Amino acid sequence: MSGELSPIDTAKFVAAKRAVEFVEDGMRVGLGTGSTAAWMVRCLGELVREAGLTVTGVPTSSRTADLARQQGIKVVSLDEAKWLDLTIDGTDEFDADLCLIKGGGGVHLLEKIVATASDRMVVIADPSKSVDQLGAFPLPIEVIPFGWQTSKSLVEELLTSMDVLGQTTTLRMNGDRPFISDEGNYIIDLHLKRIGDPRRLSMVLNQIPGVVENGLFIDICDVVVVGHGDGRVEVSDINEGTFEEDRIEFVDTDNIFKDV
Ligand SMILES: O=C[C@H](O)[C@H](O)[C@H](O)COP(=O)(O)O
Repeated sequence: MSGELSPIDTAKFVAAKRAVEFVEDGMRVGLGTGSTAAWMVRCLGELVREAGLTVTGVPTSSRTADLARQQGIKVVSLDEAKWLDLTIDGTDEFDADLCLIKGGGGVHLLEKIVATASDRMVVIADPSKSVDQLGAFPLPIEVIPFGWQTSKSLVEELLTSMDVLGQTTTLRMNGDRPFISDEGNYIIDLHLKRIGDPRRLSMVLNQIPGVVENGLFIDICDVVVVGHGDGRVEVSDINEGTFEEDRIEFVDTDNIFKDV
């Protein structure tokens, strides 16, 4: 293993390295956002440059689009690609049913659109993302700026009848201004501590008109790849009911930091 990476970065790197093995020549691939997904974009870029893999990437954020282009990956919009073979993305939490909380970086709306338009979603994670029950990580909801305080109040009222442990809500800030998503919306974080029924919560949150999308991914993720700091990788496929253990023996980070 490389001596240069911290255990957490090694975990993210080996998960990403294993996940790009799902990518086949000619595939249209959804590219997630976040620190773990960034490793995946670099690993994919290495395959494109060094192994001649042909892929078309659909990025889920401007950040990922910039990184993908820098890595030599062809980038198109979702409407140009129309449908994707595979999406690989990180997560903030996942449970045993492969339900997720995403949106820690404020990008869950585009990530959910892209993952839903894919035959398969592979999530890459370090072990800290695995939870028995979702909710310790704040659940983001993207809201339209118009009337956002009213939408926030409606969400708070709704939470009183939900199976959750906490009910605090906060507007996500960027310094002294509201954080603005790539789509020009605000993010409200729901500090729920424990979500008893993620499926129901996801459905009812999206019924509030000012809520564009929430960060719960239910029945969207097919495979989770968990990397460890010692190079071990675990691959769980919820549809096949399979669990495999693997190991990435050698981490060569020189190639993946090359720009084209
Ligand atoms: O909005 C951000 C995305 O949902 C990320 O995939 C998620 O927050 C995980 O990010 P990271 O890999 O940096 O922990």
